Amino acid sequence: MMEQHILKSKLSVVGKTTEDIIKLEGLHIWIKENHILDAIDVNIPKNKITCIIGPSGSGKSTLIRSINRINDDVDGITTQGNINFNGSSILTSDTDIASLRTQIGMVFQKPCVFPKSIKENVLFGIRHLKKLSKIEKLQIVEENLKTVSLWKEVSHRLNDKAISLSIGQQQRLCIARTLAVKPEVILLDEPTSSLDPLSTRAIEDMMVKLKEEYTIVFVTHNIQQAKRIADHLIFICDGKLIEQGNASALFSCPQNSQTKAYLKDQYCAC
Ligand SMILES: Nc1ncnc2c1ncn2[C@@H]1O[C@H](COP(=O)(O)OP(=O)(O)OP(=O)(O)O)[C@@H](O)[C@H]1O
Repeated sequence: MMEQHILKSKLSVVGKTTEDIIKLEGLHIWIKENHILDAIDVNIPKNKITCIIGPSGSGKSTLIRSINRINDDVDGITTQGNINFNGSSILTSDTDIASLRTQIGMVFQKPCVFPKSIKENVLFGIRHLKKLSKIEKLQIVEENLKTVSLWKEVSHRLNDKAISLSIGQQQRLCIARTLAVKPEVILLDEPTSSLDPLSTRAIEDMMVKLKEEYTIVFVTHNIQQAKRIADHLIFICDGKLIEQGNASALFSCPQNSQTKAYLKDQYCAC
């Protein structure tokens, strides 16, 4: 079977053997007649932060959104190739999309809180998955708000509307809501682009802690941010993979001239 020949490959990251939890193989995406991703082969190491960088319009969001099949909803999309998660293809017609999205959660560029209370926002995903007692609900709310360092700020106002929080707090709430479902992988598409530097650093620090338990895939425009947090780096340009590898090695010694130019000028000459 297709998925069985894709074995969990190993790659060496900073002297440690690391398992790839996700592999994209020859992934092509067209939206109507536009070829958006062209034969992308990348690996996502488990319990690491993978940053996807590249110029505007290069296909970063399309790539990250293919990993939990949110792209399926795009009008006129055609996908070819393979995406393996824990050794199984997720692009088959019998893939359980709801289950896939509980295992691979997503946080978007703009915080997307629901018009509900702070508490209900944390519980939004998990309450559809299992029946919870009142005590369990409170435990889940507290645990996940503590993980995103929001508990102290909101513990006295859990029934307030989530929209009353600052934008940075709302983004941390969205991350808490994603974590409450206990995914294995968290996809973040420019999660700090609308945040101030302090909130941005809070989220970066949180990601570095969270990678002990989760695999993190993070799209960013900000090269300095990728330098601060990435273990693994993927550089794409014009829908093509230009270079990927260990982040510190790639930052200090990029092999490809386009990567060198982009890292130097944040400008892609392709
Ligand atoms: N729903 C859509 N319909 C048509 N074209 C789309 C759609 N979504 C993305 N595209 C096109 O696909 C290409 C890649 O877009 P994508 O958003 O993946 O790039 P990106 O690297 O994330 O860009 P940015 O950094 O500006 O967010 C762009 O040319 C974009 O216009």
